[in-house]
Amino acid sequence: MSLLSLKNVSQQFVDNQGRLVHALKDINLDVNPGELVAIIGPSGCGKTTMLRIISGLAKPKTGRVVLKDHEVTKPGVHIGYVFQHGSLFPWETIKQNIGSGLKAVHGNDYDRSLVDKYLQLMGLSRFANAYPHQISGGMAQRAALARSIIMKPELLLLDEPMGALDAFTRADIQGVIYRIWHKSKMTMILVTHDINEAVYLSSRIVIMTPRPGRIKDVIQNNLKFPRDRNSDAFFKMSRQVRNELKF
Ligand SMILES: Nc1ncnc2c1ncn2[C@@H]1O[C@H](COP(=O)(O)OP(=O)(O)OP(=O)(O)O)[C@@H](O)[C@H]1O
Repeated sequence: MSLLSLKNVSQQFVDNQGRLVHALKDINLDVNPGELVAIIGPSGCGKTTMLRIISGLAKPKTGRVVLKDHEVTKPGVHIGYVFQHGSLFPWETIKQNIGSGLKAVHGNDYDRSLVDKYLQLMGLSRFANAYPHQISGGMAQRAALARSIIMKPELLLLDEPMGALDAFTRADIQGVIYRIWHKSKMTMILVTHDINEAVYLSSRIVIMTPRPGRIKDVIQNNLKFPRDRNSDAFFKMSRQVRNELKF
């Protein structure tokens, strides 16, 4: 049985010239427990709109989102969300940022040893007392991931978490995501513009097209883990995705 279902989800906006924008049209998608689904498509095809609806941050114009038999109507601890720029609280240290979700749920008595464990897991122990502006973009994304994962959400939404990083840091964070996913089997949805990233991390790749935002195809990605970016099979899968995206 699927963990998450999107049933006939559509979303519309009115742009600043008064025109109707069909950001999403008739989206149907099932995500199974333990899957890492990548969503890829050109700018404006509705990827972020879809994640916002899945998370409960936005309501669809029509259709519904069901997580484990419950309709999602508002944000909650079952669904984690990591944004492109991490969105750490600038006034909190890295340690406080990572513990902020625990504190919100459990109050001041939250388990600080758990925070230490995640600091260690992410290689951030040395920066526990630093503030977000004092660490690199890659470290900030590690902290943002830790802040979400520590809550053990049923579903983790990743909205281009590597989009603002250089190629080396990007590959490093992809490795972090792979290891977390592989170890925890947490269900994840990753929005990305990057074919290589989608092929490296995902078990399925959802191809989207814009105006209106629709699912064009869903590609099963059965390459063996850990994946070798230089293998013929990796190139072949990347080519298939590129052909579907027509660029
Ligand atoms: N609040 C809003 N008001 C008006 N139009 C919006 C709003 N949010 C999104 N849109 C429009 O809906 C469409 C889909 O936007 P969305 O941000 O979901 O696309 P995207 O695929 O995530 O794009 P990108 O890859 O550039 O982040 C775009 O045409 C966008 O301009």
